[in-house]
Amino acid sequence: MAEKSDSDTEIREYASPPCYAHELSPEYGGQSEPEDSWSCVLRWRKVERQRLIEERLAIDADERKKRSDRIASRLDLAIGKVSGRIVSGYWPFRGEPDLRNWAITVIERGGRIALPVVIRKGWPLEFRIWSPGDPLERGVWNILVPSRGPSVLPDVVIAPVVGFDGANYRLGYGGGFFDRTLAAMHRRPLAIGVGYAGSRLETIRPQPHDIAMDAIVTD
Ligand SMILES: Nc1nc2c(c(=O)[nH]1)N(C=O)[C@@H](CNc1ccc(C(=O)N[C@@H](CCC(=O)O)C(=O)O)cc1)CN2
Ligand SMILES: Nc1ncnc2c1ncn2[C@@H]1O[C@H](COP(=O)(O)OP(=O)(O)OP(=O)(O)O)[C@@H](O)[C@H]1O
Repeated sequence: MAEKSDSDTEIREYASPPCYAHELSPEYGGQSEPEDSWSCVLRWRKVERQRLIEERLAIDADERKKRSDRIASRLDLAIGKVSGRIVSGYWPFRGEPDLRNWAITVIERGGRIALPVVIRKGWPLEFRIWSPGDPLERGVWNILVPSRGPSVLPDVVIAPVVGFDGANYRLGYGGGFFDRTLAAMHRRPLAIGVGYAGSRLETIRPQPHDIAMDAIVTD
């Protein structure tokens, strides 16, 4: 279900400060950067992303399926009725929860599924309707996307997270796609982040461009 916080979840985050600028040799002569400057946050996010992705890639296939199924049932509670609604899902990669079977149940219940398409780096995502059997092609970063199909505005956007925090902020792969897309949508969809409970961080160090999810659903 929608979790504002999950006190049972152990937060395994490095205790070291988020910025490594202070580790530069003193002869470097540069000004030391405040720990919340964007360049410090960027560096910290990069390290955290790598750690979190490696951690979830280590989950074996059986366990990943169990966890994905738990996320799927909790998603139903968070979303409610799907009939007549367009739900944007995703084609999983790099150890993301696999919600494709759940997506098929959305269609069986009278909803429609869309998938995000990267049109161009630095641009908002486009969403295209997809049903099982529709042709997919490899898009940017080799992600499978519907080859054709109308561009739509989803009612619900499910955004896979690399990391998340108790304020429902999401850390993604660093492209800024979901933030840009939500910022550009004239009608805000219900935005739900999904991921593993172990991907929780104390804070993602939110920046002005980061848009909090309405809920984060985990296993
Ligand atoms: N399954 C799935 N599909 C999705 C997303 C997602 O998070 N999951 N996206 C959600 O946005 C979009 C794709 N976003 C992506 C953003 C960055 C990278 C990536 O590999 N970036 C490079 C360099 C990043 C940088 O410029 O710093 C890398 O990690 O090597 C991949 C996908 C649309 N489709
Ligand atoms: N609304 C926006 N307008 C312009 N640039 C943006 C916007 N939102 C995010 N960005 C830029 O995108 C870059 C990546 O942002 P961030 O680290 O938050 O990505 P992310 O949320 O992890 O990635 P993603 O959403 O693709 O999974 C940043 O440089 C940020 O300034």
